[in-house]
Amino acid sequence: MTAAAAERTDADTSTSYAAIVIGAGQAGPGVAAALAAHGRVALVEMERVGGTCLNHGCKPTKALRASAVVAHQARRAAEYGVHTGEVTVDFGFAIDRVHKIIEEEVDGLQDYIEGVEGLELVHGRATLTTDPSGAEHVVTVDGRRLTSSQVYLNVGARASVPPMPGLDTVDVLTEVELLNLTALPEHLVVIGGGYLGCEFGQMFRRFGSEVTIVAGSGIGGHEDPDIGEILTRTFTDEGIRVVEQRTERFAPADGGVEVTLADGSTVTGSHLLVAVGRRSNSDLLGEHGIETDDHGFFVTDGRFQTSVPGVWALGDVNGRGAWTHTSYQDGQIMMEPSRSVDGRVTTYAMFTDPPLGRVGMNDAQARESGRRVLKAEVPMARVSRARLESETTGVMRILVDADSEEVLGATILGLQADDVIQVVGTAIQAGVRYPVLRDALPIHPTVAEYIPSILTSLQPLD
Ligand SMILES: Cc1cc2nc3c(=O)[nH]c(=O)nc-3n(C[C@H](O)[C@H](O)[C@H](O)COP(=O)(O)OP(=O)(O)OC[C@H]3O[C@@H](n4cnc5c(N)ncnc54)[C@H](O)[C@@H]3O)c2cc1C
Ligand SMILES: NC(=O)c1ccc[n+]([C@@H]2O[C@H](COP(=O)([O-])OP(=O)(O)OC[C@H]3O[C@@H](n4cnc5c(N)ncnc54)[C@H](O)[C@@H]3O)[C@@H](O)[C@H]2O)c1
Repeated sequence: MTAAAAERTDADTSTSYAAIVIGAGQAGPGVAAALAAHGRVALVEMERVGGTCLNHGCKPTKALRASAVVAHQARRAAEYGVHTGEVTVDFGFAIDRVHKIIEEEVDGLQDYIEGVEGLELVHGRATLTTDPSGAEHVVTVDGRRLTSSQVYLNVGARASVPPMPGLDTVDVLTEVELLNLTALPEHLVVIGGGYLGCEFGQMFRRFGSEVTIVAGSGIGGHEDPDIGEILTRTFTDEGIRVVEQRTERFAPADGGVEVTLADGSTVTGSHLLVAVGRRSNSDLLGEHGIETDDHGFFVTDGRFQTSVPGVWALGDVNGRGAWTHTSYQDGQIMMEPSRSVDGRVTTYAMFTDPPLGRVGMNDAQARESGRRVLKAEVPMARVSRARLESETTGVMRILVDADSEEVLGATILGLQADDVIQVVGTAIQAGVRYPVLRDALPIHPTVAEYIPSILTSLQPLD
């Protein structure tokens, strides 16, 4: 085909839309559906709808975690006077269960999107050429040319596999490949002691794999040091080997991999999971001409406006959150002109067992804030509900401002912490002062009843 003919074909297939949304992740579908009420909208997705969360993130991992928790509880059954016999895990069955749940959810989302009037789902990888004036941005998908004055980017992030010596000589798993295994790894070596490393490491150990976690900055390195220590002890008690070292190099070994660590020692395993953070997908859009930070995340204002008029960035790719709930909420804020993301109080959980729930400041951040901070805490071993359920690992901790009475943050590691933390998160978001929380009537016996209860014993943060 001559260049002129190719140009004519492009022009023939050019379609103008009221808005184009790139990425059917956590914000994209809702935003696209809302916009479709006002004009024709294209939603471009290069993989399956539902993005990371649905296809290889939160949902499959939490479905798989359910099997790991049951296996663990079954092994502990005798502690509760329940006798089960030998506990074995059928990993193939567990992973099939996960895939079945996910297939249903993907189909449900796809049906929903296809049922929205005025919304066209376009399959393929989009590249974007922005118009600095904002008049006509061009999105190209498989040779098709889509144009609009409004483009919403919900393109997310992917596993970062930084160049490390020898890594290209071995088989590397990210969460995508790990969730597609059909047989249990004999020895899973996990690089990274963050959310992914901890959640997967504990699960696979409970399924029966030997597991080594190589945690460069320790387990849960971003949290208060005692949280990392409790989790490390929990993992070690379950038979996981935790090595607080950075990796030096990788090499093939016995059909698996040998990892040499900074101190010269080696770890050899059958499978290697690299879980050392995520990188922005902004590069997949080509030469888009939009300002990004040093890590490729789009720079936005509180209404998600990028440096180019008529282009907005939502979800992980704007660097304002790295969770499904932050991305989903970005979409909600986008569709309500009076709202802004500035001042959002980020709440999150790490779904280890026991889980970690976090909101606002931790001890180190509170010290750095220069405020006069009061702290209250209780070990889970003193929380009656935890004692009744023999789930006494962990701690509950709340920080408040002694002068303004603001609630500054909370760290809860323990039974149901992923839910209980939201009591504090909601209070902070609502601007509730701590005496109001302290005087609330709690339900007994629950874990959350200790939120009012510990607030009666605040002490200066040392
Ligand atoms: C293993 C794992 C477990 C996790 N667990 C949790 C959890 O328990 N709770 C939690 O809140 N978060 C969790 N997360 C994080 C969560 O999955 C992400 O924060 C969330 O999915 C981000 O949503 P998003 O909408 O920004 O992007 P995504 O969900 O990643 O969606 C982006 C979409 O854009 C598409 N796309 C990208 N580029 C293009 C292009 N050029 N053209 C067309 N389409 C494109 C992608 O295919 C994708 O579908 C987890 C992540 C992982 C990896
Ligand atoms: N429960 C959840 O919400 C959940 C669960 C899983 C993932 N996620 C999302 O996925 C993102 C990525 O998670 P992650 O665990 O990959 O990243 P992370 O940033 O949480 O942890 C990566 C860890 O790897 C360590 N590391 C880096 N290079 C290393 C090396 N060469 N040797 C040894 N250790 C090394 C770092 O010190 C760090 O502790 C998170 O930011 C989160 O948004 C969320």
